[in-house]
Amino acid sequence: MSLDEARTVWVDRLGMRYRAPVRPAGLRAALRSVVRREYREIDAVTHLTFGLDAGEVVGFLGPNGAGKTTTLKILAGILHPTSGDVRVLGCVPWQRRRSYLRTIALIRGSQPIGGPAELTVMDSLRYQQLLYEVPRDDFRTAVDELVDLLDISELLPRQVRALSLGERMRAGLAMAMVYRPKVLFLDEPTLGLDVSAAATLRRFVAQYAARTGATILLTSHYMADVEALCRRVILIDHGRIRYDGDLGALSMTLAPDLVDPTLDVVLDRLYRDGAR
Ligand SMILES: Nc1ncnc2c1ncn2[C@@H]1O[C@H](COP(=O)(O)OP(=O)(O)OP(=O)(O)O)[C@@H](O)[C@H]1O
Repeated sequence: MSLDEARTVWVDRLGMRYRAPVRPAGLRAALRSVVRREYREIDAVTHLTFGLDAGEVVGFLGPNGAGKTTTLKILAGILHPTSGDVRVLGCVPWQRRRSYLRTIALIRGSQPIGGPAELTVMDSLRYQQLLYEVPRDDFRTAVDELVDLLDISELLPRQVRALSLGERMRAGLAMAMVYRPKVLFLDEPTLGLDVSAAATLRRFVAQYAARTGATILLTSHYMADVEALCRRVILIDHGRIRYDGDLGALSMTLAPDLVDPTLDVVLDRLYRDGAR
């Protein structure tokens, strides 16, 4: 396959090799490594090729260390890959053009909110308005809508530092959505949320996708997220694609011998097989 710029997201033979310093055990070896540092190379992503069309909500699955976060960071322009090519909305993400960064958002469940923790949620939203140059009327409309959908009116006057994890996630979503990104990269968005907060978040993402026609790539280890939001899934392991297709056909394709298995059971088996 070659680069298809007509697609909203296009990833072509993407590769990412990290170079990590080796820290030897023992004092003598540690001192020696100060003078002569050794590195080990880690192929986090190898030859990854896939595309997303406008309005698709796709699950990006794989065991721990499969390369999901690395891929999302590359798509969001945070990391520069070591090989391959990517276009998102026709842009090369790691060029980090303002026009590009204004149309996408990366939301990580492990770090739901960036920016100064001393600000209140409302001030953080205004900060986003300035940063992303959101016109005043659009900002008001977006805030009204987000307050309603995410039930955050009580959070607006509170400092970010004093929010619980679930509250941070809702406020973080509002901050990311206030400029109406067209492409969302959601990395474990329900990580650590209770059952009801996770359900609120799923409802919100589904509504946002339906209202705006946004394209969404979502990683999650919670199958409820994937089953509620995604018709298509891309499964990767050791940085390579193992499956790309309909969620409903995944178990038939990858575990045809299991009778009516849940997605958890299929993935558990695949991940364990992959580890062997
Ligand atoms: N900054 C880094 N330096 C060196 N190696 C890294 C770095 N970041 C990630 N890795 C390695 O790259 C591989 C892929 O990591 P990545 O975080 O992309 O996986 P993941 O699929 O998101 O995993 P998880 O489900 O655990 O979040 C792993 O082996 C990881 O240890």
